[in-house]
Amino acid sequence: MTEASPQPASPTAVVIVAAGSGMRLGYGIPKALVPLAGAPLLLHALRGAAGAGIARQICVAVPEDDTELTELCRTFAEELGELAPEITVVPGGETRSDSVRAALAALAPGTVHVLVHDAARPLTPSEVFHRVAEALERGAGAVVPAIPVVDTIKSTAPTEGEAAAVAAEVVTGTAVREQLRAVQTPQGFDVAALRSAHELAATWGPEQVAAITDDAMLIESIGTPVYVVPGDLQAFKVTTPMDLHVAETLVAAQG
Ligand SMILES: Nc1ccn([C@@H]2O[C@H](COP(=O)(O)OP(=O)(O)OP(=O)(O)O)[C@@H](O)[C@H]2O)c(=O)n1
Ligand SMILES: C[C@](O)(CO)[C@H](O)COP(=O)(O)O
Repeated sequence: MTEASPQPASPTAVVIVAAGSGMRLGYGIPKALVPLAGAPLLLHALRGAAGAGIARQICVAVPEDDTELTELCRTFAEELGELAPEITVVPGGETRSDSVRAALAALAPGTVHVLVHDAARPLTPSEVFHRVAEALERGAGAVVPAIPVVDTIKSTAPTEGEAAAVAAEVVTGTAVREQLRAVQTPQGFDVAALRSAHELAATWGPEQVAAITDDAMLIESIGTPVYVVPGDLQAFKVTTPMDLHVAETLVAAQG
């Protein structure tokens, strides 16, 4: 594949998880509906995923009681027309992992590769989709886009006893920054491997489940190597109001 977006040889789907509530953004509506430059975040993510030209199907997980995001997907599918990827909508779950699992169950039979993407990363360039899809085509069972970490990362623990009067937390260690990466989406997988990993996670206890923050973690737990390709600063996740402000500024600057 080149950067000019041809379809991969293996049947490939994109899952967009858009069922989160956006508590940290604080808009009081599902985050995927929050406008960026006049269009909901999900519409930006759909345009990015479809524009990359790699997917035969795009499966979107929306909040269970949603009608607006479902309608948005339906209108988008109509605009794309018949030759474009099939757009499927499923009700998401309580956690991001639950939403991914619901979408995996709705992939067309014969799908070999899946790229799992956050609706909350609306400005992800096509090139990132291409790099992930290409690594899958080259034989990776799992691949994540990532960028180097710029801050020093430390682990901490709550303070106890007299130390608690000084501050709430104390440093317990410093990670080697050169080895650290900030991992983005879309994350790419062999569909069968990701399904197995999710099935295993369904047997885990609540503490382990609560610690799952991405799909690659599940794949790591079954011992499959997770490969890394370059991410992009513009693939950042809109989590807080400041992120949305940055996204608005970037879109405005791009005209
Ligand atoms: N039950 C959930 C939770 C999250 N997501 C999706 O996973 C992505 C990353 O999650 P995050 O940025 O944390 O979104 P929210 O869960 O909406 O945010 P918050 O944690 O602030 O409520 C988002 O596209 C979100 O819609 C999802 O599909 N289903
Ligand atoms: C999947 C993810 O975007 C990779 O960086 C991230 O872990 C999602 O975390 P969130 O807390 O659900 O936003």
